[in-house]
Amino acid sequence: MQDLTAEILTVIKKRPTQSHKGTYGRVVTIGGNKQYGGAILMSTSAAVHAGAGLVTCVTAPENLSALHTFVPEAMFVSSHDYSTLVDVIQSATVIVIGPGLGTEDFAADILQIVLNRVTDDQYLIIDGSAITMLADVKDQLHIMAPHGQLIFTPHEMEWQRLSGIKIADQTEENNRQKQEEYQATVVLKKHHTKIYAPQTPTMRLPIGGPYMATGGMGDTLTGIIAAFMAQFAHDDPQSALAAAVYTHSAIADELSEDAYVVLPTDIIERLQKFMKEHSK
Ligand SMILES: NC(=O)C1=CN([C@@H]2O[C@H](COP(=O)(O)OP(=O)(O)OC[C@H]3O[C@@H](n4cnc5c(N)ncnc54)[C@H](O)[C@@H]3O)[C@@H](O)[C@H]2O)[C@@H](O)CC1
Ligand SMILES: Nc1ncnc2c1ncn2[C@@H]1O[C@H](COP(=O)(O)OP(=O)(O)O)[C@@H](O)[C@H]1O
Ligand SMILES: [Mg+2]
Repeated sequence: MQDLTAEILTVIKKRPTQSHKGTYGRVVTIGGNKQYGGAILMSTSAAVHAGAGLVTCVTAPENLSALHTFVPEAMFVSSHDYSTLVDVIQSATVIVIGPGLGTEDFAADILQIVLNRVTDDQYLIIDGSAITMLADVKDQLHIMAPHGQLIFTPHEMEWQRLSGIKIADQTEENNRQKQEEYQATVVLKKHHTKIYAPQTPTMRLPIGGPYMATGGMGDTLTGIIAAFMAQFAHDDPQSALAAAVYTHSAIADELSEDAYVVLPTDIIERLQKFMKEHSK
């Protein structure tokens, strides 16, 4: 087991002058039913603020006005418009699916469309409701794994649902066994989050704290991971992922110096400054 340190932030690179939005990746965020619109708005906004070149949000039409108000940089596709969904998936560098998606029938359809279309050169970040839905079909996960590079971001309860390992039994050895079975990367979120990536020693996040325990905090992390994978994954995807996870909690730690709780939207607001300070 390896503890992550601030050294990982060297992943964040100064931008070359000769570049444009296409250079920094296309992120597609999929989620947000009528009940959980905020989740996908935070994911989308985090991806924009962490530097993804182009971000498209696939969400319930009820969330359109809020999306354009909260993050006008993002484009919108209705979660009922399967034909446009297929188009945006095809051109994506990174896809996030799950924040606030819910588990209704239409959500399961969308998840199936994405799993069928994702390709080996794309990263697919699977979070929240998408993990909960996959728990019902976990026996098929090894079939899905070759398509796209899967990054699961469960909290302990979601990991229990998906892996079948009870929270009390979520030891490094048990978790590693399941991660290998899924041929995916697993970011197991909790106090001292752990990252289980293929052919890499387990990484442990030694920072972050209870001031982060607010709904939307994990939704925000998905957007940061997406933007980091879109921009920095070329040479070393594991380090890009670890840097995203580290950045999320490092900003929370800084803000907690004079705040009782740190809100997901506070972290989003701070991303640009933090990344500028740490860019090499
Ligand atoms: N503003 C919004 O729209 C929000 C939407 N959300 C969405 O709501 C859906 C359901 O997700 P939830 O996570 O709320 O519900 P879940 O039912 O999946 O998990 C929550 C339960 O897990 C337990 N738990 C045990 N260990 C935990 C750990 N280490 N971290 C977090 N919880 C732990 C909690 O106490 C709670 O009872 C997801 O799609 C999610 O993205 C949530 O993110 C909350 C905010
Ligand atoms: N006590 C804590 N210490 C460190 N990190 C925490 C703590 N509580 C929550 N977090 C972090 O907040 C995030 C919560 O994710 P998640 O439960 O998926 O939130 P949501 O689904 O509401 O967005 C994770 O990154 C987790 O590691
Ligand atoms: Mg979550």
